[in-house]
Amino acid sequence: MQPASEANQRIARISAHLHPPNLQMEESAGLRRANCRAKGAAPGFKVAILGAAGGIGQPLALLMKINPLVSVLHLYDVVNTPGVTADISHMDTGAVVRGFLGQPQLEEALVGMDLVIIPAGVPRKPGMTRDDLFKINAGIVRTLCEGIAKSCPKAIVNLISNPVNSTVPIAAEVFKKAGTYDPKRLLGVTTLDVVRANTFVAEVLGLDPREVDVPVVGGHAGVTILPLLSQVKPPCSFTPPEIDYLTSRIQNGGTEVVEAKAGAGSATLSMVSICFCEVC
Ligand SMILES: NC(=O)C1=CN([C@@H]2O[C@H](COP(=O)(O)OP(=O)(O)OC[C@H]3O[C@@H](n4cnc5c(N)ncnc54)[C@H](O)[C@@H]3O)[C@@H](O)[C@H]2O)C=CC1
Ligand SMILES: O=C([O-])CC(=O)C(=O)O
Repeated sequence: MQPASEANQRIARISAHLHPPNLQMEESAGLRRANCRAKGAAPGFKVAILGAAGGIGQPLALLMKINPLVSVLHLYDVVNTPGVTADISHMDTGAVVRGFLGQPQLEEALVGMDLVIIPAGVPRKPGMTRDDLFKINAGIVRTLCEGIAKSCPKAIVNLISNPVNSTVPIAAEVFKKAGTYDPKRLLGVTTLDVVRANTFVAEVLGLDPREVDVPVVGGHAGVTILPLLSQVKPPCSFTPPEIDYLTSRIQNGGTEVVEAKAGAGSATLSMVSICFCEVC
């Protein structure tokens, strides 16, 4: 039998390990992490993900941690960043990972960032349109963008939160008010429409999707998603029924996933797959 004091000490050690007092570099038994030599000062981009604990945020964090261009990765959310940060930070790739939890840590999460990716907010459930998310997500995006204007006004901002057709103009207004607006640095992420268009057109043509390039213009909701089927590479033609099928499937790709997930959220993995492209 162990003496009670020894058992209590072990429990305290395990508990401290599971619930570190601070998410960032903190002390362990003999060596303070702050004294470790790795400071994340290697050359590379400093990237923050806001909404990092969510369905999109987590696999996105994984891909950013793998990306050799990223030297520092800040993970911010209002819940669960301790666990996600601990998990991702154990990957043996170059980027130094730090976690930030809740509004009081937003500023610290953003200072010095080159790129801020925002998948924060609620996703759709079956029967909802992206516009139904406006009330909640507009406020979230506004607050986060106010933080960006203050702490990293030169950062490139990738907005994923829906409705993208509305959250991008909201971000633009916040930045205009703060005097930091640069249209070249504010991007709504709609590449998933291109990814879907390439996949569905390749299916119809019997080609490898990697060989197909479908330009998609417009916005990121229903009829505002405009696949340019006359401009597909390699050059090809479609019958009227194929055009109707492809246009409808591309425009409703998000709804297809929302309905298939049956209340468990919207596209996450196909969404994050765009980080294999040049967007993030
Ligand atoms: N642009 C696009 O192509 C796509 C956009 N989306 C949109 O992305 C958003 C996120 O989707 P999921 O990751 O699946 O949702 P999710 O619910 O799994 O994750 C959202 C995360 O945001 C966090 N969050 C909520 N309020 C926050 C705040 N004030 N500050 C920071 N974080 C906050 C939540 O705690 C959660 O961890 C949704 O609005 C969804 O509609 C989804 C798929 C594709
Ligand atoms: O449809 C949704 O709600 C999520 C989204 O934007 C997409 O999958 O394209």
